[in-house]
Amino acid sequence: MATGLFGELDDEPRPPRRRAKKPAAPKVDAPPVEPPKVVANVALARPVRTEFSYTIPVELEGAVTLGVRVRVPFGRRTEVGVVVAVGPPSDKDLAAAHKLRAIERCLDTEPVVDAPLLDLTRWMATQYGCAWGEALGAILPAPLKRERQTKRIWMARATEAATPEALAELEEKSPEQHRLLRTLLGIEGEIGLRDLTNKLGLSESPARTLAKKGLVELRSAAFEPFEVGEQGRERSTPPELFEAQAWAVDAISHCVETRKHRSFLLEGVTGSGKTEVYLRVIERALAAGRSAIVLVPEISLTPQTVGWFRSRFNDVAVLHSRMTDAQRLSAWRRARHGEARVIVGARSAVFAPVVDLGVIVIDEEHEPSFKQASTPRYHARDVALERARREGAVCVLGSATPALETWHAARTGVHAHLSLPERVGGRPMPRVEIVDMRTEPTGEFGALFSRNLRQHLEGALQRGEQGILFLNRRGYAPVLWCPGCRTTVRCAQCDVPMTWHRDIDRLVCHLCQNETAVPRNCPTCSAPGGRMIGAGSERVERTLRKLFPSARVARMDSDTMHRREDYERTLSAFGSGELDFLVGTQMIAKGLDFPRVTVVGIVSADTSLHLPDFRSAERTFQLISQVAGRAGRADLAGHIVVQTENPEHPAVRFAARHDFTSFAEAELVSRRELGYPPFGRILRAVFEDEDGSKAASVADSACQALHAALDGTDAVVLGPAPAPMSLVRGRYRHHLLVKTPVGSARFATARELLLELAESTARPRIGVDVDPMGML
Ligand SMILES: Nc1ncnc2c1ncn2[C@@H]1O[C@H](COP(=O)(O)OP(=O)(O)OP(=O)(O)O)[C@@H](O)[C@H]1O
Ligand SMILES: [Zn+2]
Ligand SMILES: [Zn+2]
Repeated sequence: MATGLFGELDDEPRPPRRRAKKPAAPKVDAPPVEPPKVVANVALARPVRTEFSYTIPVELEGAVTLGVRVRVPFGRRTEVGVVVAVGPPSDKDLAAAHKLRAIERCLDTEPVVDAPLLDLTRWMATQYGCAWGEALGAILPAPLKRERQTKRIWMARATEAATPEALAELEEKSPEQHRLLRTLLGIEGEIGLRDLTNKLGLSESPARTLAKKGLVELRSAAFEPFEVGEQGRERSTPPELFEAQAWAVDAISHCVETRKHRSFLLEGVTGSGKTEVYLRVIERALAAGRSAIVLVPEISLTPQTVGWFRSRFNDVAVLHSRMTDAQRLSAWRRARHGEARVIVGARSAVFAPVVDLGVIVIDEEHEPSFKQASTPRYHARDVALERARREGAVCVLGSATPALETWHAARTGVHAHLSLPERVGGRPMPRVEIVDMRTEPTGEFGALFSRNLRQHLEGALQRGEQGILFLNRRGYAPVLWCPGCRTTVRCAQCDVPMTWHRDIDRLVCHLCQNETAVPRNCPTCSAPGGRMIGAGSERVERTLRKLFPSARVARMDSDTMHRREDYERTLSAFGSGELDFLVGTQMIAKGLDFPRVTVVGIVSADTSLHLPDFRSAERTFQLISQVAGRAGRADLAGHIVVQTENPEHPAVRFAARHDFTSFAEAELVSRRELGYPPFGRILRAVFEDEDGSKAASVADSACQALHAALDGTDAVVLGPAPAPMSLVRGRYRHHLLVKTPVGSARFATARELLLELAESTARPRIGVDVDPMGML
């Protein structure tokens, strides 16, 4: 059976699961009589930046074409890869002609990747420093990559035998089973097993064991019971456009209709009607016979969002990470055959193989989640711009708070700059009040709820309006601190304090999801009297319930929202007025459009302000603006209360005034001084190993090599240093940065040096991130 990322479709009958007999010795193919006239270059999903040459047996001539998947021998095994070139052998091939091996099988009758997408993946491989096969791996739907095509998914639920006693018994013996079962007990009904284990950072084996013990029931289901955007199918009549909208729609559609490649920044304050602009542009693209891709952050891929598209267009396909393989494959095929002309999805939908791409829209283009955190570490915005350029399409980047890279590009003419400066219907932007928490009396509720915030919440409750409370941190208290030895309780595997989750009364590590019981005495000095310091969403919820016992409150964070249904149910309850207040993490920061929300409290604006990342001010500005944008969207005026200990910080001050331009201008001045994006480019390498000194010493020699290659040039090497997250899951992490001006040839020099080092080093593991979005 073939292995490797590209696997094979198993629509074909599969042999019984028995290990094939190993050949006695590695088989060397007999040398061909004469050198081949034609060879195929095959990209394999291995972390080596090279493709492999194979001869094409007579019976496969004609079948082996660009973009088809083939099975090839590799070492002692076989692998599945994609044919990326067919042509005369290179000199290198000829020199080793007797060693060339033949393609074993061709898996497709038509290419799975067409020529433009093939080219795009090659561009990605160069741009982000990965193997071509790895880039191809990012664009093919999972079923085309996996060895086995899982058409069914497992649903899990706790059985009646899962009593509190049974749970308690697991606590000591098997923490993983305990964690899984406890979570299941907190879920009404069943949940997709893969979603759950992914979230808890577990393999499937604890679930299997629990099933054997009869504590968990696993049921194989054909489809996930819930499909995004099934609601909202009824047609809606489009509203009359406002002038600024109409202007934007015309400018963009004109390019789509005349097949002129162009990119646009659509900068529009929250509630200014950007979505309506996208819808009209897509309508005109469809009328011109072209297709559209809309990218939204995964978290905003809600039925409400998808519904807007489904209510206007017939042929919408949705792509998101929680679909079953079969659903993804079907959406992908519908796109490829021109049956779906509008694709709405998260990051990877940028690769949807639509017919005649006319426009790619990226909503909330500033969102960091558009950058993939694992290989290939691509940024969907950059890929979208590149793809649009190659395919003669238009790219629309929409945001109320554009990434500074995007905004700067628009200012310098790279993107056309369109703006929607006002809310729909001339509604005022909500009033933002900054509360200095350092001067707020700390009473019973003071540390979390200022007097001002309490008043507004009270008012809203009395008037039958609604409120949203945001805190970008889950759990009850982020730190358990011992006054005796002045230490905090930290995860054994990671260098971070553990968070107290009061609902389950356990300490949880937010990096590795490990949990422990809350120690009675300090693990370091054995003194009693540890203090729970700080606040997370759980604490906000509990305090809010104490403050307003009559209020109907729900909390939305990843601890309470296990399934998409949970999320949908809570949002729809909020929408229909069954709830007064919603407390949540970034899960509630985006896209929610509820007319009765008149108060929004940002419990602490400081959580992202002091992260060791040059983008921390930008992130804070974005978060405040996004959350603030949830209020006063209809006829009722909105109040925003921003609580902070840094009231003078520019990100806070400018966000309070809804003044993105001034913020961006000020921030760009410092970015220019420091040579950070958009004026400079950054390369980051992370060295990870269980042996900290090994990670440190290789990081050190990498730095020396970089200095040797770059000293006296315009490139700056920073580090090595322990990464801000210096220990994760038992691996020590060191990092270094290279900074060059945009356009410097040294960027490629440094990238190449680091990639070669990464390829030739087994330990430590070296991850090279081009244009990183995170510095932790
Ligand atoms: N031309 C219009 N006439 C009347 N209502 C409109 C018009 N355009 C948009 N709206 C309505 O205004 C509200 C806000 O629009 P929309 O959600 O598109 O704003 P947005 O800029 O995408 O906001 P956000 O960035 O906060 O998500 C929506 O309820 C939408 O239906
Ligand atoms: Zn102590
Ligand atoms: Zn941990």
